[in-house]
Amino acid sequence: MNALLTVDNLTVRAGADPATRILDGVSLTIHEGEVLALVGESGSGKSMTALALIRLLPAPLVAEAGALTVAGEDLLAAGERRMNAIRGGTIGMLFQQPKRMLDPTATVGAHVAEPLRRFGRLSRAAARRATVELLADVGIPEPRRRARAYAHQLSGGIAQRVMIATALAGQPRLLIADEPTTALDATVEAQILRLIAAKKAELGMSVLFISHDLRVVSAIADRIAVMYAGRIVEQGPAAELLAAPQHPYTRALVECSLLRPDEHGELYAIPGHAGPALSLTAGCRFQPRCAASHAARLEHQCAAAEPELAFSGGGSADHTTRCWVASPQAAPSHAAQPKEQV
Ligand SMILES: Nc1ncnc2c1ncn2[C@@H]1O[C@H](COP(=O)(O)OP(=O)(O)OP(=O)(O)O)[C@@H](O)[C@H]1O
Repeated sequence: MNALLTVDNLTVRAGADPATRILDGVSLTIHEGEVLALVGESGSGKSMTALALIRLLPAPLVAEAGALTVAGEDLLAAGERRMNAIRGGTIGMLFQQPKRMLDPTATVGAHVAEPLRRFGRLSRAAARRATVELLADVGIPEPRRRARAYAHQLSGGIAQRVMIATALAGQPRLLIADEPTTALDATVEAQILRLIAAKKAELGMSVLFISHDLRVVSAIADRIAVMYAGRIVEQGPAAELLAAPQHPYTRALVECSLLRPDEHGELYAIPGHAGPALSLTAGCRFQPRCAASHAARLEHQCAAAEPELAFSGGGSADHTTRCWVASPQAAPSHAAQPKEQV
């Protein structure tokens, strides 16, 4: 499979201070026709990863990367005019709270027709016909009537279908979906997930699917990358990573999300807080919350330095983990030395 998206060593800082890293050395690949889910707790840096890809980080955040390519195009070299064409064209975008993303003064039809005319170079009449077809295609009943509606007249589920139609109108090679079902109830969530999966299969596009919820992710992802405090700590094939999580953080996430409540009916929560991504140590950011590090008596090593992502016995060769406890064989003799002072 060919890589559709390549992100190499993406770092995001808040201003010029090198210590203020919100993302630190994030590398991701999404192959053609693949859904990669980026998961992690709130504040771990998932949305900032997406915004860095489309070069829409809010000030004062600045990004640096070794490489950032989509469909063979170098986004680091693209000017602002070209990025404007890529956003909504090569890269389609879905966000949570779709009703807020729609312009309250424009009809549904105007939203969908705009990329059809811009990217498909359709006439006004042809765009109108194609809009109704697209609205029907994403499962919107009475598409001709809905095309004349405004955002406040739509349910959350219909609004997200409109956003999907708008994204598909630009014929994207990559769809970035940032928590697209978080604001929806469970039945509508399942419908929207099925729609995204069906469109991915039909059009062969790739998807970066961002979520904090492993149950949602397990329904749609081919591969999963787990993010903790601005770092990817584990990635691999979805079914394998969920069945045999290697990093203690991923194991805790799986227990929280996928396992049943305990005998008291309480949902398990990971003890402690992630803490701000800005206060970085040279060691593993999860170490202060990590019972496995404590049990293995590796606290000093884990606090002093962090290993590279490496195979840790999870099965496939592309299932990798950044953890001394999960991959003790990866620990070099100088592991107790900080690799970097920040
Ligand atoms: N303008 C900013 N200046 C400094 N830090 C920021 C700024 N915007 C966001 N951050 C920090 O960046 C980190 C990553 O935020 P991000 O929104 O990417 O997290 P997330 O994983 O998407 O969480 P959520 O699921 O809640 O959206 C957070 O710790 C946040 O506080």
